[in-house]
Amino acid sequence: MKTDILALSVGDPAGVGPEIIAKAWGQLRETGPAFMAVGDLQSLAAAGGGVKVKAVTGPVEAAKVFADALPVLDTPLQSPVIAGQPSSAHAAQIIRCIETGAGLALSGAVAGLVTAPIAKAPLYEAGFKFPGHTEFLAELTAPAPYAGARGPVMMLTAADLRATLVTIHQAVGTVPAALTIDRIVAAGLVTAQALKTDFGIAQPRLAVAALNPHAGEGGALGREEIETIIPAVAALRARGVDARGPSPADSLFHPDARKTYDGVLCMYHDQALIPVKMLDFWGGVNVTLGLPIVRTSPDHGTGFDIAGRGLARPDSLIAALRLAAEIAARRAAS
Ligand SMILES: NC(=O)C1=CN([C@@H]2O[C@H](COP(=O)(O)OP(=O)(O)OC[C@H]3O[C@@H](n4cnc5c(N)ncnc54)[C@H](O)[C@@H]3O)[C@@H](O)[C@H]2O)C=CC1
Ligand SMILES: NCC(=O)COP(=O)(O)O
Repeated sequence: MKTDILALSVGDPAGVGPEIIAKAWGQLRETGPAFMAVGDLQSLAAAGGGVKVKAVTGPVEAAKVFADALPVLDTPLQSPVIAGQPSSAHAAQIIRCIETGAGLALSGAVAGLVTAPIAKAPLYEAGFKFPGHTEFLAELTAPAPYAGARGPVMMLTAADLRATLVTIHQAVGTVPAALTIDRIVAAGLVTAQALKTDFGIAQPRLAVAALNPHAGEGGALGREEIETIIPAVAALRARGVDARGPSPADSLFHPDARKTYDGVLCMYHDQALIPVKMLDFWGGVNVTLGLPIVRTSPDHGTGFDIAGRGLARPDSLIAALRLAAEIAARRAAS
C-alpha cells in the first residue's frame, strides 16, 4: 500500500544519526513530513534522550503513530554500540537498513528514502564494495525502470545553490584522468533533467565549472578545459541543455554569480561541497539524482567527535526530510 511517509535509514549507530533522528522527530511530529526510522530500536531509544519510540511493522502503521511516537522498523544490531566508536561489526546491519529502505521506496510503500550518515571506512573493512550510498543505491535500483536520464549523480544543495558532481569519492590526483567528455555530458544531462522534474525549474540554466585555475588560461595552466570540458559543454548544448562554461570556479559561487544559473556542474568533490557547506553547513542537503527512487541525506557526516554528547544539530536532516517530501510530491504530480 502506498503512503506519503518517508523511510529513514539510521546510518552508523555510533555516530550522530540516532540523536539527530530523535531530535528531528521532536520538531516534525506535528507538522511532518512523517518518517519511519529503519534501524536498531534499542540504540535509537538510548540516543534519543527519553523520546518515545515505537516498533512498527511497516509504513502504514508508522504513519498512524508518527504524531505520538518515533516509529521504528526494528533492525537489531548484533553487538553493543559505543557512541563515537565506529565498528565494522555493525556493517551488516547498517547495510541491511539501507537495503530495506531502498526496497520500500522501490515498491512505492514509502515516498522516498532519507539516509542518515554512514562512515565509509568501517564498511570498507567489512567488505562493502561501494564508495558510498550514492553508488550502492544506484546498484540496488538498477533493475527498476526509470523514464528519466539515469544517474547516479550527487547534488549538494543549500539556499539557492545546487551543485552537482562529475566525479565523487576519488583521490584528487585521479580526477583529471577520470574526466571524459562522455562522463561530463552524462552528469550534465541528469542534472538538467532533475532540475526540471525534481526541482520544478522549467528551463534550467547549467553553469559548468572549469577544473584548472583561470579555466586553464588558454592551456597554459592545464589542457582539460580545451580537450574535455569545452567539447562537453558543446555536446550538452547540442542535446538542448542550456549549458555555459567552463567558468573559472573561483568566480562561480558568489551571490551575483549564483543568480545567473540554476545548477552548477562541478568537476570534483570539494569544488562543490566547500561552497555548499560555506553557504549553509546546517541546512545543506545531499540529493541523488537520476534514480527511480527519491533519496536525500544530510550534507554532514557521522560526527563521531560529538556523538553521544547531546550536541548534534538536526537541521540538515530536517532539511533533507523536507526536500525528499517536496521531490516526491513533484514526481507524484507529474
Ligand atoms: N551522507 C553520508 O553518509 C556522509 C558520511 N560522511 C562520513 O562521515 C565520517 C566523518 O566525516 P567528517 O569529514 O569528519 O565530517 P563530519 O560532517 O562528520 O564532521 C565535520 C564536523 O562537523 C561536525 N558535525 C557533523 N555533524 C554535525 C551535527 N549534526 N551537528 C553538529 N555538528 C556536526 C562534527 O562534529 C565535525 O566537527 C566519514 O567517515 C565520512 O565518510 C561524510 C559526509 C556525508
Ligand atoms: N561527502 C558526501 C558523502 O560522503 C555522501 O556520500 P553518500 O554516502 O551519499 O554517497
